Amino acid sequence: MSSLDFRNVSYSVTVGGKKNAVTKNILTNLNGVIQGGELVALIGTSGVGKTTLLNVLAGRIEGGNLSGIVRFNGKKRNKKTFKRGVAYVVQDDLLFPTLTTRETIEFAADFRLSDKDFDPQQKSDRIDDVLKSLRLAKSSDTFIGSETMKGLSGGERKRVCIGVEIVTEPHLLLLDEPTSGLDSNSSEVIVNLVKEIAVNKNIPVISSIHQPSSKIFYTFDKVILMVPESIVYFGSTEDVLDYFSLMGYECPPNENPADFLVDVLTIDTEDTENLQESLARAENLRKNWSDYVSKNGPIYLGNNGSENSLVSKGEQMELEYGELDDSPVSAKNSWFKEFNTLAKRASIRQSRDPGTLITMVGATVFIALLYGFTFFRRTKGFQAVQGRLGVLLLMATQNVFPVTLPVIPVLIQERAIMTRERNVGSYRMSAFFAAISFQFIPATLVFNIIQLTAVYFLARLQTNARKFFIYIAVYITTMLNSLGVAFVTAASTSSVRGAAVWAPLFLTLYFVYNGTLLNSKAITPGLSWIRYIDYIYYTVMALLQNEMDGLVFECPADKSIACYPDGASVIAAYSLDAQTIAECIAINLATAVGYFALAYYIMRFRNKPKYIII
Ligand SMILES: Nc1ncnc2c1ncn2[C@@H]1O[C@H](COP(=O)(O)OP(=O)(O)OP(=O)(O)O)[C@@H](O)[C@H]1O
Repeated sequence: MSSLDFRNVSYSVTVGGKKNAVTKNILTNLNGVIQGGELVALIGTSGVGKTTLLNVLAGRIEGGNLSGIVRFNGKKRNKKTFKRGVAYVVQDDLLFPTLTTRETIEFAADFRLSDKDFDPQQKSDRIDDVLKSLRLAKSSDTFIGSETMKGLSGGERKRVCIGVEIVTEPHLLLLDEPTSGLDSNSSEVIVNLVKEIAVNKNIPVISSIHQPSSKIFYTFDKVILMVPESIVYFGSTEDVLDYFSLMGYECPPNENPADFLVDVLTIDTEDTENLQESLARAENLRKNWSDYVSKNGPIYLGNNGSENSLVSKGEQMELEYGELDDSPVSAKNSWFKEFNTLAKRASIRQSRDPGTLITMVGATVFIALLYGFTFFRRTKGFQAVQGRLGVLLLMATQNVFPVTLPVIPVLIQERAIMTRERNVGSYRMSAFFAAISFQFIPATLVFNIIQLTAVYFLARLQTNARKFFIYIAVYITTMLNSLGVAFVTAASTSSVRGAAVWAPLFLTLYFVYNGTLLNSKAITPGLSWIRYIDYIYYTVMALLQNEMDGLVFECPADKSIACYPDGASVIAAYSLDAQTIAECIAINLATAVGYFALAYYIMRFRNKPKYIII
């Protein structure tokens, strides 16, 4: 039988600036023990520290000062392996809307059950078991769905979140408010299913829960009641009203016990008089519980020694530790298996999103025709400079904003799910990064090359194979940089709205310094360095040199009208001759590699939660 116990667990964080930093205690001296097969409710008003306690037990607390001991099966948890053996269902449902129930659980199994340990039949049997045990077999082919896409109900979606976590048959299951937002019927279904998991798999299960009905409340074997920072009761749900009645808090006959208990635990911050009273009550509850624990151990044993208790009253509690240790539930898959599974999942999702595909085809055709026919008329005079410059600059824009902006929200969503999956050791970051690069680069390349080719011939740029391929090559470097900017932005922020503001601002800055709007010799001193990191500047320089080379223009007889006699004088006038075409391509390739490397670094190291395990 597996067990989880925690002793003297305290957690605090430092808040405020450097000058007025104060320590905020979130958990103080918590004790408890949960045996396999037990379902424990974690109840308390908002902000008392329920999620923080679950994070501590899951080994997912980040930063701050954590002390005490948490043991799994009597042993200190192993930072590397524990995460693969624990299932933690967090509050947010982080699932892909366009996958079906079965696919979602299948991919979780593919990531987390090694091919070495499970053959395809065993894996498929395991998935069937999970679907059956969570009563999801009937909706196994239904899409997960979202606010904008019809799919599973809220309760079913939550059950899929549980399924994704338990497909590995974990040694411990933690759930943070799995019933929030659900009606009482769906909540009941979830709690009953979770109880079945606890009993059938014989694992400890702890779930925070918000105002459960009486029926749901008594489905739990034990309950942990919390006021800010502290546990004030941990024991059988059957005994909890007795414990409170001994302290003088009597539950009225027909009142829901959970509502009554939450009322007793609530600190009323709205009313000054009630605030003092509720603070004093919380203090009294803390003191009573602390006295109890120091005399009898961390679990209330009931008035006469409850049947649910571990040992008879009076004896110091000793745990019987089982044979399980916290070794991972399955070995890791190979890098290629991880990459293949991620790429397969991405391609299924892309194929289910015809709207995006149609938009991309429509935009490609529209831009190709618009720019192609707008710049179709080719004069021999020097006005031809303006037209060529215009079309090249507009196509540069096409390889910047429309490449970067649509990718950012998709990547931000991918990253959120990646964090959940990497928390349980589903795959390596390098496999994820390779898969998302593979997901975006080829598709963007295909559409842009079609568009560039159409515009090249419709706008009648120089008919020369070498020049055409240079034109395509330069724009490919532009597109790679733009995707790199999207990757860095998505790696650095989880706010889609923030990214929608910052990314265009950043790209506009690059655009301003492209060399045609402002001559590089006329840039405000101190700002000229910007163009050295500006891939649009090198794009425009390479493209203009490529297109202007060998052109001769007819200048008007009227000498008062400024005129460029040939392409070379255009390049000289714009001061776009600092680098050769080859150098521009090389610089752009180097900056693109730099952006991708930076995005990888941020995702791999900066975003990696630094969990503290005690
Ligand atoms: N890293 C942190 N820095 C500052 N304050 C924090 C941090 N983590 C948690 N807190 C604070 O600690 C308290 C407990 O937070 P926690 O999320 O654990 O509460 P909760 O009981 O789960 O609340 P809810 O039911 O609303 O989810 C809150 O006041 C929260 O703002």
